[in-house]
Amino acid sequence: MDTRVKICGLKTPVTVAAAVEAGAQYVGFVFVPKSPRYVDIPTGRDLALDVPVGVAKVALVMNASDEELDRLTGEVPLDMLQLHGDESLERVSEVRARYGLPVMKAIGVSEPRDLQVLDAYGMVADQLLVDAKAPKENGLPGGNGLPFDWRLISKRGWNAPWMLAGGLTAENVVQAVQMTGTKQVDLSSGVESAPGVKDPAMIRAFMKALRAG
Ligand SMILES: O=C(O)c1ccccc1N[C@@H]1O[C@H](COP(=O)(O)O)[C@@H](O)[C@H]1O
Repeated sequence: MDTRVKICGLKTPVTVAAAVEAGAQYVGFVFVPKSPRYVDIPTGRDLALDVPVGVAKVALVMNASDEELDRLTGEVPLDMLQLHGDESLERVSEVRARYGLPVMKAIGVSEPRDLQVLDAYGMVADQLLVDAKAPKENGLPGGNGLPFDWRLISKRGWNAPWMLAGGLTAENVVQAVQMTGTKQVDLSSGVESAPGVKDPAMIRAFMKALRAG
C-alpha cells in the first residue's frame, strides 16, 4: 500500500531517524505540556533541524494563543500546524493567514453527526485529521490509542485531504485503510512500548505491515 504515514509524538533523535528511515512522510512533535509526548520548543527545534528535506515537520498544538504560536513558529522550522483542540472555523482561518503554514484540523469522530463537523472544517483547513473522539474522563483529545468505528467514514471524502488516526497499529492498519479508503494515516501509541516512549522496532514493523498490505 502506498499510504502516506505520519508518526506523531516523537521526542528523541533516534526515534525521528527511525521514522524517517522507515519511510514516514510526516513527523509530528507534540507541544502540549500535559501530554506524555510533550517536547519543549528548544527540543522541538533541535529535532526538527535534523529532519531531511522531503519529510514534513508537523507541530501539534491545542488551543494555542497567538503569543504561543508566534514563539513556536519563530523558533522551530515547521511545515505544518496540527490544531488538536477546540479551535473554531474562524480560528483555523486566522492561524493559516497569520503564519502562512498549512493547517491540519483534528476532529474526533464517534457518531454520524461528527461527519458534518468534518464537512465544515474541510472548507477552511488544508488537511483534516479524522481521529477517535476521546472518552470524556480522558484528559487529552488524542494520543489515546483508541480506534473508532471505521464504518462511519467508509467511502466518505471531504474538501480537503485527510488522514486517519486513532489506535492504529501494525495489526489493524491494513484493515483500516481498506475500510476507509484513506490515503494517509497518523499514529502515536501504536508504535510505543509505554506512553510517550516510541519503539524503533515497532515503527519498522508498522511500516512493513502497511507496505505488505
Ligand atoms: O499524542 C498526544 O499525546 C496527543 C495529545 C493531544 C492531542 C493529540 C495527541 N495525539 C494525536 O492523536 C493521534 C492519535 O493517537 P493514537 O495513535 O491513537 O495514540 C496521534 O496520531 C496524534 O496526532
